[in-house]
Amino acid sequence: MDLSGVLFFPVTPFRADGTLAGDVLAEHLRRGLEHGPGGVFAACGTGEFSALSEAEHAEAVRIAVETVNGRVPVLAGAGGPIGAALAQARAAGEAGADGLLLMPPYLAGGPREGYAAYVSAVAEVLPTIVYQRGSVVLEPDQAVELARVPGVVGIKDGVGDIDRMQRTVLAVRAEQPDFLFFNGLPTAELTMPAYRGIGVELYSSAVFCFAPEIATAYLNGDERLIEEFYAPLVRLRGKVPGYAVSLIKAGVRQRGLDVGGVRPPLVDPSPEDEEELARLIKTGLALVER
Ligand SMILES: O=C([O-])C(=O)C[C@H](O)[C@@H](O)C(=O)[O-]
Repeated sequence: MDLSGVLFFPVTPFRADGTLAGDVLAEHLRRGLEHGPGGVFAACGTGEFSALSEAEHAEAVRIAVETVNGRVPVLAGAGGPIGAALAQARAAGEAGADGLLLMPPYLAGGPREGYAAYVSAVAEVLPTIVYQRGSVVLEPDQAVELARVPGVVGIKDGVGDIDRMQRTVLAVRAEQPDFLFFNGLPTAELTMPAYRGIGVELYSSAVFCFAPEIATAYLNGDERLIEEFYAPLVRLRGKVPGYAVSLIKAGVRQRGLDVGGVRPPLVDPSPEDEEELARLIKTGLALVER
């Protein structure tokens, strides 16, 4: 799969009555596409994957595929209970998506063989990137085994253990030099210097949702943004569980697109934290305009 540049993980807009706002999602995607992302990951973590019904998930992916219209790969979130993961994978395939980002199977733990069976069932449907986070933390030799599963094309790391990741990257790429690895930590830009050092060049950018100018300037080498924009943003996103998503939606609203608030159990940011976010966006934009 050909992925490069900034990877766009759109939010999923909701109307005031709580229903999915498909037209607003299409507009959010169109605005992002103007800034040339290398791929679109619809209905993933930032897109409130865990709050969508199967029908809403399918609708969000269908809108993403239609709006992107073949310009870059479109991947869809899948995961949770195996039945739901397979239904999401099939719906994404029918919509014309190019692949999946596979979230962990929630609640139920299982041995390594069980997780491998879970991954292979989904990867039979569409090319799959395994998301290492939460209950899924791979040992390097386990990653090698998963990388051999037909249809598994990449691993996205949301754990941030550089020692383990270095060993994982070395072990997998010894067999498969083109296997994809992604820095999938929240606000991945902050840790990209470390990930580049271990051979991981691809990353997800939540900031691209609300400030594509800033995300693109960072991609093009503006290191000033790390200290003055990304580090304070990481602090703010870490303040309340769920801010990783709700602050991103707030940022999109602040830039002029009414994508609504988040669904429970997430909460929208407090007015003070929204103000802090607005100040940060202003600082980041001023830096990239200089
Ligand atoms: O599933 C997701 O939305 C992600 O993993 C991508 C996010 O952009 C993540 O990197 C973040 O929250 O900064």
